[in-house]
Amino acid sequence: MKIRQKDCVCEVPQHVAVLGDETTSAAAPRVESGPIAVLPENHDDNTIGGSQVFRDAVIEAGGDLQPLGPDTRGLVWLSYTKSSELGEVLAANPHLTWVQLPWAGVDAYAQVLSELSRPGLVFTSAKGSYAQPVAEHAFGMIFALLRLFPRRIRATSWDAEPKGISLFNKNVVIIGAGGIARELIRQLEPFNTHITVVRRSAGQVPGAASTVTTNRLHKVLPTADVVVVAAALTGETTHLIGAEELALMKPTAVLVNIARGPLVDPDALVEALNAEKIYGAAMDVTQPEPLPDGHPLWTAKNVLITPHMADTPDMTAPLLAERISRNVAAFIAGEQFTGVVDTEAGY
Ligand SMILES: NC(=O)C1=CN([C@@H]2O[C@H](COP(=O)(O)OP(=O)(O)OC[C@H]3O[C@@H](n4cnc5c(N)ncnc54)[C@H](O)[C@@H]3O)[C@@H](O)[C@H]2O)C=CC1
Ligand SMILES: O=C(O)C(=O)CO
Repeated sequence: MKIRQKDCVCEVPQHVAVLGDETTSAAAPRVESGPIAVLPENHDDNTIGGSQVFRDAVIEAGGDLQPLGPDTRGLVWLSYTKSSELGEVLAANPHLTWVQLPWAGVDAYAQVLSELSRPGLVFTSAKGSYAQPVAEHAFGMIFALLRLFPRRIRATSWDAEPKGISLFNKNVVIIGAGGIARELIRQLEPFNTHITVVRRSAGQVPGAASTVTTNRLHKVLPTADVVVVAAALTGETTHLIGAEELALMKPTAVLVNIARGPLVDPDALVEALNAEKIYGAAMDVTQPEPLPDGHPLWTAKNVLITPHMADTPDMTAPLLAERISRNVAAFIAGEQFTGVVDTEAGY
């Protein structure tokens, strides 16, 4: 389907992603439509806007977009880092009714969201869009840790006493109930695992044996063989996994973080790994990020660190393109958006 409007031409894909119920908000508001600006057009850290797939599949913006015209109602914000610039654009354009953000996690824009959100302005993100590649990365990390791959990759001699743990039939605790968590549940299915989801709001997640709210985290951690952190970073989730939580985990349990670094207290993690309080940990995200050379986490026991590569730019470009094109179509048709950000909850 091709949709044309004064300032935009959009390809709307036939394929519709499977999304978690917190990703597609049934109560997503409708807003006043109008021309859409795509900004910033020439920033140097943007790999999405410059990619051909994005240009072909989503938007050809026409006209002079900056400064935004008084009719402009929609804004597709492509910069991952320039949140203060976004704040300036929003403050200067009180007529905007919809802003699409490029990331699944919106913690980088927390200040803008709390200070500049107002009735009639909807923010949408890429939440849920990157679920498939990120869950796949988490899946690989689980196996690597249980099979002690980080140790074997560094080894230079044969081990006469092979060790390792099978994932089959194990208890998996997933913190977060969004797109990534739901996709991971799907990918874990052949392994007959018993999955407990820990989430902020009540409600059973399909495929999980049980779903609990975050105040039950301490009850479920001692049961886990695998803990996967897949929740948004907010004031409530900062250092959700600290010394106390790591102490509650079994010495044979592994921890995987593919969400945001600050959900796990790095000092407590280094201590728990080196004291063998847990079996291993894999971090795709760290605090600080990038993790500096020489940081003690690099040399902790059975640790696997990947440089925020669960979804590479090549993987995210078509997925973001799809999210944007769906929301552009919804905006133009006055229909419900996908991935509406709850600005109070912070995700
Ligand atoms: N490593 C990477 O490359 C990537 C990391 N991410 C991170 O992963 C996070 C999750 O991504 P999606 O599932 O797509 O987002 P999502 O927005 O669909 O899910 C976020 C989930 O966080 C959970 N949550 C929020 N507050 C919580 C609390 N207090 N206790 C327990 N759970 C809580 C909610 O259950 C919610 O479903 C993102 O917010 C982002 O920070 C996302 C994509 C790629
Ligand atoms: O979309 C996000 O939140 C990411 O971290 C992408 O890597």
